[in-house]
Amino acid sequence: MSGCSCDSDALMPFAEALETLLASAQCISETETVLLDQANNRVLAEPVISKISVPPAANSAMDGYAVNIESLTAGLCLPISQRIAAGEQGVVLQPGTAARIFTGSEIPPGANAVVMQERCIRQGDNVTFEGIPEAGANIRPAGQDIQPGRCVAEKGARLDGRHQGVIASVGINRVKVYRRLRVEIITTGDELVMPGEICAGGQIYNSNYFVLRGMLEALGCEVIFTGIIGDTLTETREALSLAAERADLIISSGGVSVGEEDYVKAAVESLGELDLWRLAIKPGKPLAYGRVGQVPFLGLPGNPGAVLVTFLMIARPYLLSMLGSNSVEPACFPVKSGFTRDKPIARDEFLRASLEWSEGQLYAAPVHSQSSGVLSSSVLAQGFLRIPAQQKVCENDLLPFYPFDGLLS
Ligand SMILES: Nc1nc2c(c(=O)[nH]1)N[C@H]1C(S)=C(S)[C@@H](COP(=O)(O)OP(=O)(O)OC[C@H]3O[C@@H](n4cnc5c(N)ncnc54)[C@H](O)[C@@H]3O)O[C@H]1N2
Ligand code: MOO
Repeated sequence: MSGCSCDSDALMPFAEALETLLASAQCISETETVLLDQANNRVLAEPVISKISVPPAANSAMDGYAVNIESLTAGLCLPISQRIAAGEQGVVLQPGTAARIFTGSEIPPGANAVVMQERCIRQGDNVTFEGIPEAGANIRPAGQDIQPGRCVAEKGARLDGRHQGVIASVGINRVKVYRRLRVEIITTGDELVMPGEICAGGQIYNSNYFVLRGMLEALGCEVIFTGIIGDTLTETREALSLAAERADLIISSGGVSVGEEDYVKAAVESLGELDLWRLAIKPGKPLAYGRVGQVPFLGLPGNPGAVLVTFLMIARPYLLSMLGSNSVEPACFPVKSGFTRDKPIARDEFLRASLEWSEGQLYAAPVHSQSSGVLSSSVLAQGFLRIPAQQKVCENDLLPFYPFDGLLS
């Protein structure tokens, strides 16, 4: 394998590995047109451009009275010449009169301000104004939100309710999106059984499948899973070959380390190529990346804590890239450390951490148990706190915090 770090003892730094993977990720080319209300979580394959103004006409921001300030003096009483409910269009405002108007009603031609009803005294068909408003008061002009020609959603936007609402506001009900990705999950290990079955001596429940399935579905992927794969080269090769016939990406867990029961690397090498193995991250060191035939493959380590980190920090950006998203890298913000760490390590470490306010400052601290075999502590954490390789940590040091809120959707 040319250029593969697989045979050297050196661990590839996290940033370099992510860059390498993203550079080789190929966006799917097939697109489809879907109804806007079915487009949540889909990635736009072309920009959405508005043909109209939003709002289409000037309208009132208040319930009150539309006037022309030229015909108004303080304390003046004007007759009410028309009533314009939302959905109706008024007529030209006669000089020296006021129009009864409601929030969202179109401003009648000739009016140039709206006075909210709390600032007026209504007597029968007349209304008295306490003061004179400024020109334009309480009027939302046509095109205040969107003007014709404006791009309201970029190519590559992963749509959520905000985008769907904005696209709806310009009258569009169908969008062109990239097709969904089919991802096959392969969980390897003779010790694994599915929940609901009896866990005999030497066995454990398969939790990685559920971690991966939940996270893939949150990204809008179609998931394929055919069951647990035993620790043999033959079984692993068969599972990978089948996956390569029907999936856009294969993600496995377990069997990528150095033990003689770890067959995933060898199976991938026999069916394709391994481009990368072993990263300078903790947990998740033995991550493998390559291809089975032409289908990209990501081999995550078996430890559930390592699955969490490698999926969210590496597989997720890779998938977003394949999905055509224009925002792939995990978002983070700096947070003060609420702890010390005297001994630096040679790998970027991703701690499952919780946030706490103290004396007006936001601090992050590791939740109890950072063992990569422990999964339950992850639900007590609010995100990953990253300690860069070779770095000691002092209290109040600023460190990047990756909130789960942003990573799990
Ligand atoms: N001699 C060495 N041993 C190990 C090294 C090393 O460098 N030298 N690396 C360690 C690290 S770090 C990790 S991470 C693990 C990864 O090993 P594998 O990817 O081969 O994973 P397995 O051995 O198959 O499993 C590890 C662990 O995780 C449990 N597991 C596996 N699959 C699941 C699942 N679907 N659901 C729940 N739990 C699962 C498995 O039972 C093991 O306990 O290797 C270290 N060893
Ligand atoms: O890289 Mo491993 O996940 O630390 O146990």
